[in-house]
Amino acid sequence: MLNRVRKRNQPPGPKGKVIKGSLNDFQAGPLPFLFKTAKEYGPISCFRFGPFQNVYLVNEPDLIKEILVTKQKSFVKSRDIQTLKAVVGEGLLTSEKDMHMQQRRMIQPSFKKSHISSYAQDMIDTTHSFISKWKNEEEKVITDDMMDIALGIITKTMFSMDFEEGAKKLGEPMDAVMKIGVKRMRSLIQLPLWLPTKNNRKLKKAVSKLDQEIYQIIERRRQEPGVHSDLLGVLMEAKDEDDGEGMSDLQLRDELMTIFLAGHETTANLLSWTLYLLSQNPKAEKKLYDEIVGVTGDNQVTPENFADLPYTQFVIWESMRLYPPAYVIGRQVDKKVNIGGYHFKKGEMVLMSQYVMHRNSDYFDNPEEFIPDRFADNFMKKLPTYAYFPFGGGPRVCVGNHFSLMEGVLALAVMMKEYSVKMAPNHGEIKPQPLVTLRPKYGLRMIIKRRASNS
Ligand code: HEM
Repeated sequence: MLNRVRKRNQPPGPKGKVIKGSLNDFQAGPLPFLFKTAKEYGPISCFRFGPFQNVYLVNEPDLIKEILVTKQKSFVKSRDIQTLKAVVGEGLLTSEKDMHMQQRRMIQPSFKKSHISSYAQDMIDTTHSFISKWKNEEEKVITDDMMDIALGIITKTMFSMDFEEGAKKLGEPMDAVMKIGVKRMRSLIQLPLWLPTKNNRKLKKAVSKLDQEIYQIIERRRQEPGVHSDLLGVLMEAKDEDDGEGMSDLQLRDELMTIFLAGHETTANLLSWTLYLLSQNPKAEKKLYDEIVGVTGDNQVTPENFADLPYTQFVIWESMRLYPPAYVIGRQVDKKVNIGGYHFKKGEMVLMSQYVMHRNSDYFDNPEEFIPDRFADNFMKKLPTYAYFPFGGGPRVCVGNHFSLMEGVLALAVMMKEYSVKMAPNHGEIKPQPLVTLRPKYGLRMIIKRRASNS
């Protein structure tokens, strides 16, 4: 059977073990495995997870474009993402086909550049209120602080809730859900959710806690008259273009949970990696600081400053190149399709890794180095489109891309205007840990130092 699967004209790739294929190698270190496979076998390779699951690793911009854009109808989201349905139901991240398109039409307007600029002041204020608690020369687990800032921003912009309330009510159960979710995604056999295993019970408890909170928020809002400009307000007003229907409570719950889940850990990791990279690159850090001070002078950062901070944007882009919070995108073949001269069959899996592609020296000079200025002079326009794709692409491109870019730039500007950062002494090796998103393993301990002009 295994031989028959392999004899079809298939791309080259690691053979792995008889039963498990390459699953153990992947689980032992997804990033080195993907990196090595792409390097050894080129733009398209194939391996197995378990005895029957064929997986293709696609590592060529034009082929990625075919999968995400031109031939996207032949694919659905991967099994990993489908696991998330237990938490986020049929939200934007997990729904498929017509349902996805209908939801996307309703939600997209809330994330247009023109609309999200109304959240900019909340992003700035939330970051300020966090760093106002920082003390000069203090050692901080900066990854925790960035998670708190991102959580604070999402709860404020979504529900107009302040951080203490949001973190307690939503942050804790969401954290539990993420941890159990990753365990499920990584196991070869996923026991059905109705089985009363320890993890299933924990997952159910956390999801029902989240449900309770989110339904309460929706219910409270339905009783409050007036217009609300937060995301919940916008989603409650959204109407489908075709039938004029608004969202049911269940749809609202699924979308709020989705945006909450997709929108805080990604940006928190982006900010953490950026501070780490700046701590290692003093020249870039100085250039960033000079730009921020040049633009804001003695004043606080304002929403209008966003457009005047190009270098700060390059820093964010470069950080997402080296440490893309979404480090791999998965798809499952839904209808047989030809990609790069190979026939992909229904049920087979496809992986496209931003982490691997963004470090490809065909597209990026000195790919391991942090060089924000590489993004100057419209560098991105000169790249093949899918050589750099931190937010994915096609109809499923990240709906929060402008939101998180604005959040990243403004939060970074607020922090770096007042503080510089360096790694704490005796900090161990910094390693990326690929869970649902790419985070620094063991967190980051940093010393924050108040800038002389602010002391
Ligand atoms: C640095 C921050 C972020 C990164 C790197 C990121 C990355 C991504 C990527 C790669 C996808 C596509 C996944 C796929 O095609 O399978 C995606 C989808 C999505 N993201 Fe983000 N994201 C970020 C921030 C956000 C934020 C702040 C929000 C919401 C406030 C958000 C909401 C979503 C949603 C709802 C989807 C599903 C879109 C759809 O399928 O139509 N993301 N994100």
